[in-house]
Amino acid sequence: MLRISGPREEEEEEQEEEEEDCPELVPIDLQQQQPPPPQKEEKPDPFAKIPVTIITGYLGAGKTTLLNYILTEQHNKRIAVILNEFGEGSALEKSLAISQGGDLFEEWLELRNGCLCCSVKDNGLKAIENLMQKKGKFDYILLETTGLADPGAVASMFWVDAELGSDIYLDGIVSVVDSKYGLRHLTEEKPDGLINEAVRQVALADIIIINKTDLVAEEELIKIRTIIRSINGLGKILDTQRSRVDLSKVLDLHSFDSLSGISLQKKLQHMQTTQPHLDKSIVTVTFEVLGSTTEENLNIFIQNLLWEKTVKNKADNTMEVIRLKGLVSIKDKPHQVIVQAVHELYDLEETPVKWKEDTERTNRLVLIGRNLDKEILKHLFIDTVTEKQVSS
Ligand SMILES: Nc1nc2c(ncn2[C@@H]2O[C@H](COP(=O)(O)OP(=O)(O)OP(=O)(O)O)[C@@H](O)[C@H]2O)c(=O)[nH]1
Ligand SMILES: [Zn+2]
Repeated sequence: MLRISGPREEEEEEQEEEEEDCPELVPIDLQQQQPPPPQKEEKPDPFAKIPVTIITGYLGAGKTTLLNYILTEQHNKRIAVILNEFGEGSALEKSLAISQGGDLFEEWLELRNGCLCCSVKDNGLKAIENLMQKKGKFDYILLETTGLADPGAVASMFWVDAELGSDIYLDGIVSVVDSKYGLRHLTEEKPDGLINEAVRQVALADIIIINKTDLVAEEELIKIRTIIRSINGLGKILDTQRSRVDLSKVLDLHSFDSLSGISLQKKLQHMQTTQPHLDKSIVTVTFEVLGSTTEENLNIFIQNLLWEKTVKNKADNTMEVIRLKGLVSIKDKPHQVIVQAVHELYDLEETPVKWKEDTERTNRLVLIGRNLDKEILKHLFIDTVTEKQVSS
């Protein structure tokens, strides 16, 4: 998904001849979008190269929170944001992101081929360049990778592209780490000698943000800092809450400038970048159930899953949820509610978006984890909804 914030260019025709094998960026249908705040018009320098910052980090670490923070703080740059989500979850991702920061954006576009690091490497950039030709230049591009991505695969396409004389260059790689669960992610052993993706994300970073410091004591912070340092001896380490970071420390870093891509090449040589999604045991499940649930039933559904761990798949293995996102309808609440979980921590948040009187209410959930069975989860959710109508 690509979203662009900033002053609107004049309307341009939707259609343009497609290049073969090149993913196209297409607008997303926006139902809930608010009109954007007025912003001051600034003409970008047509010859300046456009910096790209890759934002990486494990599932639920705070990448989207960082994006939204940057977009809220930055008012003079025209920033394009690419959300490199993959799989079935993207429909919900859109509506969640819209609810969170919809009024900040002018335009939303989707990368049709889905995951950037899975699509042909340099064509991912071609899509951005094509878009810039259509819509005019941006001042900055932020690219959020999925929580399970190997950022090396995404970064390497910039190195390839640097040789091709692109308009875009990689400015830096920012990795967000969860204070509470980061240690677990970084020390987790993978079967068959697979490399832990959380470690790769930290290893490649120029800046490492230790986020959610409100959730841990100082001793735990020291532990996580030590392990991060042992993985990456050079990157700058920052502590944050809600990913609130001094923007001058994450943007315009020029991490790879002086050697025009060579240091990036060196960095990438240490990593094999062949497997974008390393852990095949982690799956994404998405479903939708019409109707409304009571808050109590919703809590029971979530707590059985995350706390009691009583929910099993057909092979009698406990379902392990690493990340949960949902847009749900709670009885007697006129507004849509977002549910977010990272491992066993979860919260419900009422959005400013009201359910429409004349349309049926619905619940959309995305779960990422191990041993997840869609049918079982969906049926459990149907049980929590008072009106038991189902849609697929
Ligand atoms: N307590 C606490 N929660 C936070 C903090 N930062 C973010 N969160 C919460 O953590 C959850 C995940 O945040 P996101 O920004 O969506 O994480 P993400 O890395 O984009 O997640 P994925 O894209 O699913 O991998 C949300 O519920 C946030 O509200 C923080 O500093 N403290
Ligand atoms: Zn995210």
